[in-house]
Order: sequence, then C-alpha cells, then structure tokens
Amino acid sequence: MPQIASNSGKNREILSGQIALVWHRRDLRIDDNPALSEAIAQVGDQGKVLGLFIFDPDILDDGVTEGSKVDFMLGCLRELQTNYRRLGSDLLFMYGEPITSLCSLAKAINTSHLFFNQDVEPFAIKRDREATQALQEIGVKVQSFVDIGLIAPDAIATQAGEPYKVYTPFWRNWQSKPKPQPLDAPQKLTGLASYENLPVIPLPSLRELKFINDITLPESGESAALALLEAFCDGNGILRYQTERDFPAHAGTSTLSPHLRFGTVGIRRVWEKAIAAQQLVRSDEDLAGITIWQQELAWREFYQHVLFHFPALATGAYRPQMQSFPWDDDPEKFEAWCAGLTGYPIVDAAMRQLNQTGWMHNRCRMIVASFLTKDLIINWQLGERYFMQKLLDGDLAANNGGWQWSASSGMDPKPLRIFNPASQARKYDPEGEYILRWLPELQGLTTAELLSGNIPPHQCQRRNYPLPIVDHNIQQQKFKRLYQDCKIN
Ligand SMILES: Cc1cc2nc3c(=O)[nH]c(=O)nc-3n(C[C@H](O)[C@H](O)[C@H](O)COP(=O)(O)OP(=O)(O)OC[C@H]3O[C@@H](n4cnc5c(N)ncnc54)[C@H](O)[C@@H]3O)c2cc1C
Repeated sequence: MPQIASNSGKNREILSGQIALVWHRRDLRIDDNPALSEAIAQVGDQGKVLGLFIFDPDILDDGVTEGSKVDFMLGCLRELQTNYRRLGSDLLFMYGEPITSLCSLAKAINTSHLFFNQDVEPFAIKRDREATQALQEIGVKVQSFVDIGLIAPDAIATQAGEPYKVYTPFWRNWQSKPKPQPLDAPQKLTGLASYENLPVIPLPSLRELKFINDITLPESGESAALALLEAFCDGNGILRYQTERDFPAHAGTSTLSPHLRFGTVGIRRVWEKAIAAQQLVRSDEDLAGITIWQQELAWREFYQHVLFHFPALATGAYRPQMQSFPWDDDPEKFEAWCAGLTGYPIVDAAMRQLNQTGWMHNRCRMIVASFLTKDLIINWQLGERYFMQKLLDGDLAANNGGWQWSASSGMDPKPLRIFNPASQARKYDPEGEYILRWLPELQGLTTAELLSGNIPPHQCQRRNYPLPIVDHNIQQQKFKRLYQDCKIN
C-alpha cells in the first residue's frame, strides 16, 4: 500500500533566516493552505517564503488538457501571485520537467526546504516521490501535507483494516471522524531582495502556452471561490440543496467544483462553512439539505480514497468481468454524443452545456454517461477522456469514479443501472426548461415532444435536429445480454 505522510506540524523545526519554497500544484490559494502555513511557521520572522508553480509540458501537451482549463488556471495563478506580492514575497513560475526545474531553482536561491501539499493521483504520487528523492540528494529537506481531503486516504479503513470499496460504510466512518480546522491566510511574507538571474519566467499568457479558449469562463481565483462558498452556505443554497440539487434548470448546487479541483478554496474552509450553516438551521428540511451536501463532499473523498488505494482504477475497469466487455465503439455515434446530436434532447442539452461552459450538472452527467455506455454501448473510457478534456473541474478521482459507477464497471454493489433518458427528463426537467436553454432550435415543440424525444421527422428536419441515433429499448436489452454474458464467462 502506498504511504502518505500526515501533516507534520508537531515535529516543527525553526529554520530561522532560511529560504523555504512552497510548490503549488492544485492548491492555488493562500488561505487554509497547510504547506504555506507550515513553511511560514518554520522559517519564523527572519526567514523567507517563496511560492513556486511549474508548468509541466507533459501535462500541458497530454492531448487531454484544453485551453479553457488552462485559461481558468492562469486566472487562479494571477490572483495567487498578486496575493504573494501583496504580502511581501512572490510566486515564481517555471516551465519544464518538474524535478529538474525544482533542483535548479533550489540551487539558484539556496533553499534548504521545500513544502508541498499531497495529491492522490498515481502520476502525482510517483512524481512527488521522485522529486523528494532528487531534492534530498542535493541537501534539500522536503515536507508534504494532507490537503485535498478532510481525512487522508490512509487515515480511514474498515474494521478489518482494509480500504473501503463501498460508499455508505465509508460515509458512516468518515462523518464520525473529527475534521481539521481551516488555517488562516498569512498576513505577511518576506521574499528575496532581488529576483534577477533566476531560472524563472513571468506568468505566461494562454497564447504563449499555445492554447486558445473560446468559452466564457466562470470567475477564477481564490476571492471568487470564497464568494461562491459564502453565497451558497450563508444564503439558502445549502438549505435547499436536498430539494433543488437534481433539477438542472435550477441553480441548485454550489458550482464550486472547478475551485475544489484547482484548490482555490481549502476543504477545511468549506467544511467550516457547512458546519456554521448547520448551527443555524430551523427545520429538519434545512438540516437534510446540509447533510446531503456534506455527503457529496464525502463522495469526493471516497473517490480519492479508492483511487489512492487502487491506482489501477485510473487505467481500466475495477470489475474483472468488465475488463473485456465487447463495447461497440462506433466513432460516428461517439462524435454525435460529443457534439450533442444524438436526437435525445436531454442528452444533447447536457452535452451542449458541457461544450459551451466547461461544466455540466451532476444529474446530466449521470444521464449522458449512462447513455454513452448503455445506449450507445461505447467504452466509458472514451467518455471519461472527453469529460477530462472539457470539464473545468475535470478531476481523475471524481471523474473516473463517476464513469465507472455509470458504466457498471466500478465498485458499486448494485452495478447494473440503466437510465431511461425520457423518464429522467420527465422527472428532473418537467417543463423542458433546461432542454430549451441548450437546444434553442427545439423552440415551438410541445413539452411532451421535448421530454420524450419523440419529435416528428419533419419537425427534426426543419430544425436541422437529428432523429434518435439509436432505440433506447433495443439498446438496453442488448446491453443487458452482453452484461449477463460477461458475468457468466
Ligand atoms: C460521469 C461523471 C463524471 C464526473 N466527473 C467529475 C469531475 O471530473 N470532477 C468533479 O469534481 N466531479 C465530477 N463528477 C461529480 C459531480 O457531477 C460534480 O462534482 C458536481 O456536478 C459539481 O457541481 P457542484 O460543484 O455544483 O457540486 P455540489 O453539488 O455543490 O457538490 C459540492 C462538491 O462536492 C463534490 N461532489 C459532488 N458530487 C460528487 C460526486 N458524485 N462525486 C464526487 N464528488 C462530488 C464536488 O467537489 C462538488 O463541487 C462526475 C460525476 C459523474 C456522474
């Protein structure tokens, strides 16, 4: 089992007068940041703390990363640098292979200590292990901290001491555990007297990184994240979460996911806000809203926990019988799904929302994932990759977890779920409001036509909207047969 160290404030040594580097990755904030707080505590008044972000060409050029996500990240970095400068230091930028970059900067500024917050993704764990070793070899002491979850993935286990594979018992244990308090943002930092002759670059533009972005982004950065969190938890959003969260036409969820992905808000700060809201509730319904939202935060940690303990999830199905499932993988049908041109209005509306905004409502993520895997019988990994390309919140643990759940290939104890697009639309978009928002060409059709997808062919033709590319009933029978065959063999 891979090891993950706990926050090590207890063994604090004072590095008076020394220079500490804080390597930011998916923690683009100064508030509630364990690595930054610990660096400041350790260097004391005489020491210096510098931030660092490395643009890694292997990530930027992986063929999955899109301009929208990079643009959002650049906005977060701009604010982070402004904050470092306001406090008296700086956030430095490098472009290159991370370990080489770290070593060259550590030598150039004569740093003796590096601090960073841990990740759970297999690629990041390997990189961090190698970076730690390389830095130690040149005399730099490295410390890392639990950050992206409230409970570290190796700090929670079943009674038998095993990692969890089922959410409900995970939640029961997870919710009973004490949660850490948020860490206040620093008030002051000390940086270098001069930044000349360092192997660093100014914050690059999107163009310099060779990306373009043609979608309108939500506000990025730490102040936007905190404003969103406060609006959701101090207003009625969190209280109405239970009743509103499943209706994609309503603004019923927090939309914090891109911020949680890039760490512009700390999870301890998020939890503190939810607890504060809990203390003010006046009805059982309000309390239920908060609890269900907390359960979603626990889903996020459940998927981090399973990815950390079962890194092979990142590359294939968890259930062995699904590893050789005979997917159809028809490229034309996949293209139609990506473009929102399947002839199933609720599916197409959701895919247009994704393509045009970089975000999709959770209910719709489940609908389109079920449609891709159970109606088009296309390998969930193609959908997983497309989501990673388009979602601003695209996160390996949550995305892989969501896709494996939808594809019946994961740890779900009741794996065979098939969503009927028309029933889903009737239940969660009863007026067709969401459908029409994203498919304006369907204006003028009856609500029944929008929800069922039974649109007369001449109406489709007039609107240049496709007829259904598959028959849901036939395809779900086909999927069930293939699934039974796989289970038996
Ligand atoms: C196929 C599929 C793919 C998904 N891919 C991603 C992804 O790449 N990144 C991502 O953050 N979420 C993913 N989700 C989970 C979920 O859809 C989003 O987290 C949610 O829609 C984000 O909106 P919100 O911030 O308004 O969430 P809220 O409803 O306000 O929830 C608060 C936070 O809890 C977390 N959360 C909520 N639901 C889930 C969930 N089911 N699983 C894990 N975490 C959850 C998110 O961090 C979210 O921001 C996926 C779900 C499915 C079914």
